[in-house]
Amino acid sequence: MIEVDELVKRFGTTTAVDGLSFVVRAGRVTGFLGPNGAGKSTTMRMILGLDRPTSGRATVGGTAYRRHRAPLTVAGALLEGRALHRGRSAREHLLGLARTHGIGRHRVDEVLDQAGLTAVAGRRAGGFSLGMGQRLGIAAALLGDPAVVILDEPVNGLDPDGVLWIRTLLRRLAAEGRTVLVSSHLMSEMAVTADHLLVIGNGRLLADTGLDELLGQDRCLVRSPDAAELREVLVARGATVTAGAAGLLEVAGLGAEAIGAAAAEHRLVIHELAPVKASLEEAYMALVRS
Ligand SMILES: Nc1ncnc2c1ncn2[C@@H]1O[C@H](COP(=O)(O)OP(=O)(O)OP(=O)(O)O)[C@@H](O)[C@H]1O
Repeated sequence: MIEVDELVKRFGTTTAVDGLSFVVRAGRVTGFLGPNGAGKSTTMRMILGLDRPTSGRATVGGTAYRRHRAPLTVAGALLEGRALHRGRSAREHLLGLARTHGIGRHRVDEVLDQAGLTAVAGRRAGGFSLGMGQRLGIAAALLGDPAVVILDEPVNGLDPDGVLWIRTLLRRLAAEGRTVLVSSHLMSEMAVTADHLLVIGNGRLLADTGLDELLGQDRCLVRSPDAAELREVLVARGATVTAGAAGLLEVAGLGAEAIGAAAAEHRLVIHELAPVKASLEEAYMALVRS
């Protein structure tokens, strides 16, 4: 579990993080969203003890990250701007990290395999593509088999294969009971990967919510020559109905099947019946704009 309590970070006159409080729970993927400059990276860096808060505090597993004796086994992280010895091979890079924590070679081979890097493990990491570099950073984050995993924009530079790999990996880490905090700009990706979302803007918390709650109810668009009667029938069954032009109804609170069945019962004609999935992008933009 990660706990952030009234965290503030100022850089000169810039307030990057402005009184943030939240808890990231184990067993689910928590997406960390916000526009550029919202303070996501700075918050992650403070959780990992890399930036000192101006005030407030952040703990990982109940203790400040820097106080843990073997931090790699507590939390693994991928941050922007990887620290990498460019001349070393991927395996040497991981072995170097492993040695500082008394982690064996076997584990290095395991994470290389998990990250799909076994075939290139002997190659100079400096020559890696952006995507391969991301995979190596994630392999390093997993090295200590940590209970908490923090990834800043892990999908950056990954090809579709890599994106799918990350999605599957994050879901599995959460299913294993780990705490997973992941920032991303890709709403479509967060919509399929995250269970819970933290949205920040200007260093402040805008939402701490389940994905389903943020997306709200699904809606259906219905076109009918009997729109007025159909509307009454649907409202009587608890739907919220907004009437548009040319017999178009927007219905919330009843699914397509229930709408179709209600129309059939009352012998009302339907020309079109289309469920509309709320998009995370829309919900997010509405939040950030407000
Ligand atoms: N070391 C620093 N010195 C001065 N200002 C900084 C520093 N690090 C971050 N900032 C400022 O703090 C604010 C928050 O930056 P941060 O990188 O945390 O945002 P972010 O949400 O991660 O953005 P992005 O999505 O673009 O990575 C920005 O205004 C940024 O310019």
